[in-house]
Amino acid sequence: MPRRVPDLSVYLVTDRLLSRGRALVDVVLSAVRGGATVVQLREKEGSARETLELGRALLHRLRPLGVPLIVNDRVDLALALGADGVHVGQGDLPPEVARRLLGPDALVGLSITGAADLPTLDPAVVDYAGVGPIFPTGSKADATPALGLEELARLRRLLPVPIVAIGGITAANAPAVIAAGADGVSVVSAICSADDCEVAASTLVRAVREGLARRASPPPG
Ligand SMILES: Cc1ncc(COP(=O)(O)OP(=O)(O)O)c(N)n1
Ligand SMILES: Cc1ncsc1CCOP(=O)(O)O
Ligand SMILES: [Mg+2]
Repeated sequence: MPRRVPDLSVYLVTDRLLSRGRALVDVVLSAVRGGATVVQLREKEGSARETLELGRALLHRLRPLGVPLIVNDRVDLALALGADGVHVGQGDLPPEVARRLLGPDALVGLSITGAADLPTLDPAVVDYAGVGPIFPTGSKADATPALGLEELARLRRLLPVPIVAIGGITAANAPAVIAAGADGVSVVSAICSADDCEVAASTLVRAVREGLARRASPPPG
């Protein structure tokens, strides 16, 4: 039976350094109260043990709420935690390896940074794609060049799995991102760095709805 891909509409990627000194669990729970549908634990700085503890604390709070926890990069930590899945990029462990290690029920996401990455995505292995960066971003030092909305729409047509768009996404541009065909918006700073993470997430939820409405009835001309 195929895996059920969760609601990807507001997909939070965490970054403690961009969270203005707030505890990660508080940021995440506020975002979920506001309507974030998926959380990815992305820790580039701490030790494996520290990330494991953070993951445990998040999973303890998220699982009863039915919100999936995805671990960035670290298949070993995803496995150790019993997390819902892993997100790997083009330089990380290949998705086939992640799938073999995590088993058939885990969610496996893969980054797509442009058309050249398309052959790396086997829909029998990968559940969703993170496409981006769409716009310039200050949240990832080694980000590849921004793709823009036209390229997002083109990649959407070529990709055989659901996609979240990532990189420079805000409530202001999210409707256009969804109208271009993304199934969801994935954000770091728009939620982690917001004054109020709950309000930020609920504003994104409304922006996604607006994008879906635009897709259903595009403006004339
Ligand atoms: C949903 C989502 N999409 C893309 C990425 C980027 O992954 P990657 O290219 O491996 O870069 P890092 O996040 O590991 O720096 C992502 N994390 N999430
Ligand atoms: C992790 C990642 N992958 C591509 S862009 C990016 C960072 C997105 O951060 P922001 O939403 O703040 O632009
Ligand atoms: Mg990665």
